[in-house]
Amino acid sequence: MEVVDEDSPPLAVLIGETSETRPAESLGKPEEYSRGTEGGPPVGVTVITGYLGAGKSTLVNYVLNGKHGKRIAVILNEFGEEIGVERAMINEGEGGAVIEEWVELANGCVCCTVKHSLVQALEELVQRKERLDHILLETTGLANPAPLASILWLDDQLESAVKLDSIITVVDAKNLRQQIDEYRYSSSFPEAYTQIAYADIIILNKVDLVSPDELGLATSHYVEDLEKDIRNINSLATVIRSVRCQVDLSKILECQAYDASHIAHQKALLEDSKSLSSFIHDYSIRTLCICEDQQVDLNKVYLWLEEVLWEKKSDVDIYRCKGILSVHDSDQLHTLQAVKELFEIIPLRAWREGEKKVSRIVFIGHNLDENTLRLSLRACTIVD
Ligand SMILES: Nc1nc2c(ncn2[C@@H]2O[C@H](COP(=O)(O)OP(=O)(O)OP(=O)(O)O)[C@@H](O)[C@H]2O)c(=O)[nH]1
Repeated sequence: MEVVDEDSPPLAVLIGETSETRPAESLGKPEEYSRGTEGGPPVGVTVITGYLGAGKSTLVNYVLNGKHGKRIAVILNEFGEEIGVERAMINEGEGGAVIEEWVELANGCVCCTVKHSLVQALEELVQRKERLDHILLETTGLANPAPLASILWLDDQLESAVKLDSIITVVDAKNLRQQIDEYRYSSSFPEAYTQIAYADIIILNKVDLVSPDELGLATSHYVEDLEKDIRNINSLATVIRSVRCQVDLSKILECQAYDASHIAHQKALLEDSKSLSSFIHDYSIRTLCICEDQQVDLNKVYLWLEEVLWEKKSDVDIYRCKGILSVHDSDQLHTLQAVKELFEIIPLRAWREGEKKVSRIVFIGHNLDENTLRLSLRACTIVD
């Protein structure tokens, strides 16, 4: 691995191949980042993912040219031959964002071969400058965001220089229907599904290109139907429609989607009436929600999560999980979240007066079986 010298901006970081994979572990033991010499709060990293041509670079351009006054660094991950092309296509902002550094990661997909260089590039970015407000990481169109989230999602208590702010997936409204229809009843699925499943924010882009389909649906209905399809895969993400990724920047930067307090505010976890699992289930990747009125034993929950997240029995693969827990012998509302094998449970705050003490967990994953998950959560409850 070679890294640029100290005095010049790291225009390129060349990466050697590594087959190393991160072992399954709880969030208590992530790779540590050292805090920059200037200290200060960690710099938020927004991962931008999306299928080929969906509009990722358009979004980066839009953010860089926005009037938010933030100093933004961009990390591009493209395969070798595209390097330089991507850079040329991105139009650095005028009077809006200040691009502090530009790092391109070559020779591999960021999700599998370059993660150690990514960590190093991030550390350098944060340490080299006094003030950097945000980092955008644009991934190659084929990237699966899961390993990235594992690298970037860090425990609040650690002295971290960077922090995953959110995963944004840009979706092409013109082509998504075809992808969904093609894979609806199939056991396989494209990267586009995985990217939707991991997203905290989904930008449904290119709505200007959507025309009424052969069935005569009005365009607005067509887009509504697309949104429903997206929500069937991932009911927790915020979906924003756009043309050329022109979105309200306050909705996509500084989201803190991985903070425990954010989870506790998610409507889906607090609403009693609506069950996410009432959606039509014709997808291999979907969202479901399970609830339990009895208090749970925290130790049992840890063991249970290790089993379901790490062992992947019966081809069940949980990508993302968020929940609130009512824990035995505690007056605290606990939040739970997981990204692939990593998970954390945090006591967030005291239960409020009149608040219904329940445990409610939303899973996004592949081959999820509601009954099995519900029964296994029930097995974590305290039996009198
Ligand atoms: N009509 C229309 N075109 C768009 C919109 N958003 C992006 N485009 C165009 O779509 C093409 C692809 O956009 P990019 O931003 O390069 O997409 P990308 O996801 O970065 O593409 P890759 O890096 O190749 O995966 C460009 O020609 C954009 O100008 C939109 O909302 N409407």
